[in-house]
Amino acid sequence: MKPSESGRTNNPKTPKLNQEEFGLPPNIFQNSNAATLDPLGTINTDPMSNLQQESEAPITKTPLTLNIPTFDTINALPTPMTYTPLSPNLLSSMSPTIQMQQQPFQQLNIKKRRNNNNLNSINGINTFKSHFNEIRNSKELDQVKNIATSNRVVSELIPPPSLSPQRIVSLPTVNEEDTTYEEAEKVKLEKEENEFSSEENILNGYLLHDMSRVRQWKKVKHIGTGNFSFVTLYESLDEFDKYYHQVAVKKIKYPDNILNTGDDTLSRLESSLTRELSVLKTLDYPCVVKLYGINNPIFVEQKRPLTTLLQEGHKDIPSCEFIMSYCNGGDLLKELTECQGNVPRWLIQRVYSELVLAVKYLHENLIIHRDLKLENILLRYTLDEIIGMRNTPSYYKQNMIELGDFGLCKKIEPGELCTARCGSEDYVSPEILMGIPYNGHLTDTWALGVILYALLEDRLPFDAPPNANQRQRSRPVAHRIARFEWRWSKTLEENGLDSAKDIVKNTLTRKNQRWNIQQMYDSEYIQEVITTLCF
Ligand SMILES: Nc1ncnc2c1ncn2[C@@H]1O[C@H](COP(=O)(O)OP(=O)(O)OP(=O)(O)O)[C@@H](O)[C@H]1O
Repeated sequence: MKPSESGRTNNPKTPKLNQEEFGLPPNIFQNSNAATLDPLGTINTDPMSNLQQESEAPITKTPLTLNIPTFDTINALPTPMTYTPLSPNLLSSMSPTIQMQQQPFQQLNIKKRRNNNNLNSINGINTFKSHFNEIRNSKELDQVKNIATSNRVVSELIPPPSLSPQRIVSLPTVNEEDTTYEEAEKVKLEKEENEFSSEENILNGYLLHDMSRVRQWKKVKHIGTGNFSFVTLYESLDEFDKYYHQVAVKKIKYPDNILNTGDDTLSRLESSLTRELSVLKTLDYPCVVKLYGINNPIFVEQKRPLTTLLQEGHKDIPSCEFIMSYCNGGDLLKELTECQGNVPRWLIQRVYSELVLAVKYLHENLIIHRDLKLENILLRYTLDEIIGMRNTPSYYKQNMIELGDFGLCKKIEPGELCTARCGSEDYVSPEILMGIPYNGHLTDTWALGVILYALLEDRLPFDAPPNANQRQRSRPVAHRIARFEWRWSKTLEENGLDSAKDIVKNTLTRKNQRWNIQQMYDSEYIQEVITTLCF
């Protein structure tokens, strides 16, 4: 569930995100002598030159009046970025270099990653603790403890020699405060589960192609939590219902007191909900999650379902539950973490090729996803199961992934540029960070570059490099993104990765040089796989 773009024009509190409002004063591009490293290792003495080239129009104004809506009671909207401008006086009193540093990066308050209880406990804390247990040397212990209590996470952790293998890629960012954090997470999870158990375990729902008949599913288990939803596995009570036997039900989280907030929260919730549903309804592709049905037909039949229900005299907002295809293997981030990043190269290539197919399908249908990340790549089977299937006919005859979470997607017109600043911090492109109108196709391919880098390197490209010192580590990710500051580390010397690296090189780059999805599809790395598939 993400905020509405469509509702913006009607809604004074929703941000008017345009080039001018996000523009930087021209002088912030001057007078900086700091050197930067581009992806190929070339020294660039003007750290803002990349940013400058990202901008398409002259920049004249400091953003002072932007008013971003807040969604106080839940984590945030969308996966999310919010904008908190500095005081204009304070900003103008700063030197150009400082202004450059302040603008726009420090104005962004981006929630790092969703607060997924399962992931946090599985990947963040537990993995961390097991590594702790392996440490014998007290000096090493201190070193790790220091890092553990700092804000940034394990993906940056330089393991002491006794720790092996190296930490995996994109572990969720948590303030790792040892047991206190873990306990808090446990309590939270229990609270969420109580919320479920206090309700009926039976879901009444309707399939999109047959809204006249109510069907029933029984709750089996909780399978995921996002910022905006709880996802649960249900099984059909109709024994003949083979196709819809197992379904993933995504229940939208509503902010507390949504009816009493007195602002536009309800209408934003409503428009984002209907936008997500309206796109999902149109999707029909093997590598994309399917919307089978809904718990209440009003959500797919009405343009303003919540408002309608309230007007009809309903005191509460009824829950909204999407009935969707179920992916038994969970999300790719979880799987990667569980296997400590030891994924065979051929499997990475397969999964990634399907992801490219999914995004190609979307882009051809003028849909941009805007939240491509490891957590949203759902696996139909566990990685072990897929490995077991290799060399059997079913390996080639069916898709292994489904792309999920269309909460930030948008149906666009040809050539349309977007302005809503949204996405997940690690995957967001420089032009979104800059707040200039962006081509959603190219911001999607940027995120695809981040994903492939992460799959190959077991770390995210814009995290501090493995050998970074404390100062480098404290620099915001956004700085590194804006400077295209990434490089190969683990795979630097590895042979046979040229075609994969080609994709990363051509996607984690300036937008006017960046590959679009067709170029990615045509690349050797992708063609090698898709020519073998027959689904
Ligand atoms: N169809 C599915 N099959 C299996 N697991 C799923 C499915 N859909 C979602 N999940 C699990 O639930 C998690 C949350 O789902 P989703 O990303 O759709 O929610 P969200 O609230 O929009 O999340 P975000 O905070 O990323 O915006 C996923 O990362 C995944 O682990």
